[in-house]
Amino acid sequence: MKSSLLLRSIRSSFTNSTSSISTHLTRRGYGTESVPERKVAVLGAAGGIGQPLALLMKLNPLVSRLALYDIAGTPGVAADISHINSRSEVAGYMGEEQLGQALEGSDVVIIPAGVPRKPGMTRDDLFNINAGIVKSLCTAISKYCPNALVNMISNPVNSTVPIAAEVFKKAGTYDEKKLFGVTTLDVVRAKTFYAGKGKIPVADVNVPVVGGHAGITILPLFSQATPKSNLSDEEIVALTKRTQDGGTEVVEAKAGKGSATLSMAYAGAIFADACLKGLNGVSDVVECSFVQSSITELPFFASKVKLGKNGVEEVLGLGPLSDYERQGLELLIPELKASIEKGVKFANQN
Ligand SMILES: NC(=O)c1ccc[n+]([C@@H]2O[C@H](COP(=O)([O-])OP(=O)(O)OC[C@H]3O[C@@H](n4cnc5c(N)ncnc54)[C@H](O)[C@@H]3O)[C@@H](O)[C@H]2O)c1
Ligand SMILES: O=C(O)C[C@H](O)C(=O)O
Repeated sequence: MKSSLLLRSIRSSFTNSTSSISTHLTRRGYGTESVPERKVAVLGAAGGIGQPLALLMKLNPLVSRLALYDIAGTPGVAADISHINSRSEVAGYMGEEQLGQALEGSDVVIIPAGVPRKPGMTRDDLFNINAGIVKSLCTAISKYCPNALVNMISNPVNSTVPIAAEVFKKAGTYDEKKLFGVTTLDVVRAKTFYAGKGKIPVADVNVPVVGGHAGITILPLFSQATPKSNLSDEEIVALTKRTQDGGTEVVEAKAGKGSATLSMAYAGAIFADACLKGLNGVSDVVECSFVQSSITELPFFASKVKLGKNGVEEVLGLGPLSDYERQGLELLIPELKASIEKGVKFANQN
């Protein structure tokens, strides 16, 4: 779960903005010859997450082609980002008739398309609009780039991932190794809050977050956090609650202007970078993600996942849990089960 490489890459993109791309890649230790061509498509690229995520993917030297798709606004975003002197070629695609072109040849498709929450709403309140959006985008993915790794950001992730799986199954293209619900923001938050409370340098911190991506289904495993700290049980409970409510904290602070976009773009870029590294054969790439899973009774579950050349290489187990975490796990199962079933039902009824 190391995000430091991406951070270093972004920093060096700024500080070495005039250096050639080959110097840039060599500095990252990859050597130009060994970096394969990779196309990344962002669907919803003109949105609050989409724009900064597109920027971060433009700064990622593992990307050679960047396709920016949205129902509106992508020509401007693409023109703007395309002037940045980094490796990838950028193209904007707008409207359904250009979706196929945007997707064709993609290795990774990132989906931050759909409506965000306003204060007072749950992520599930977004279901009615976002389920249909995700369904139609996944139908196009199964047609134009069935082998791509799909990084689902659109909420409610606990339901949109099962919807995507059902769409792919119907199209005969489902590969459970290639579908990911992006829960990296929960990990990013858990790391930040833990480091702050424990007064530990945040760059050294790792915290697995398991379960799903909504309220109590977000279960940070602070008992497994490294480095160890001497936080009290009360402090762990408070950190858990803050991580579970992190999205709501941002929604309320934005007061009607949407939900997390900048931290989500950062988290989405970390996760896509991990997928690209896995595809490129980098070893020991591990991130938490909401994937098809058999580590609990539920068909989808977020846990540490090892990424490889075909996507998921291994879904890692939960490891030892504290009593508090075991209780949290029991509590989250019925809610997560219902959200998964809601997604499956939608995909099969509509
Ligand atoms: N997984 C997470 O951790 C996480 C974190 C933050 C936000 N989100 C979710 O991400 C989604 C996007 O959030 P945002 O703040 O960027 O919203 P936003 O409204 O700013 O942007 C969404 C974009 O999606 C586009 N869009 C709508 N329908 C589309 C379609 N059919 N095809 C392509 N693009 C389409 C819109 O035009 C818009 O540009 C929301 O559902 C939000 O809840 C998830
Ligand atoms: O909270 C939201 O609605 C957006 C996102 O899921 C988040 O965790 O920030």
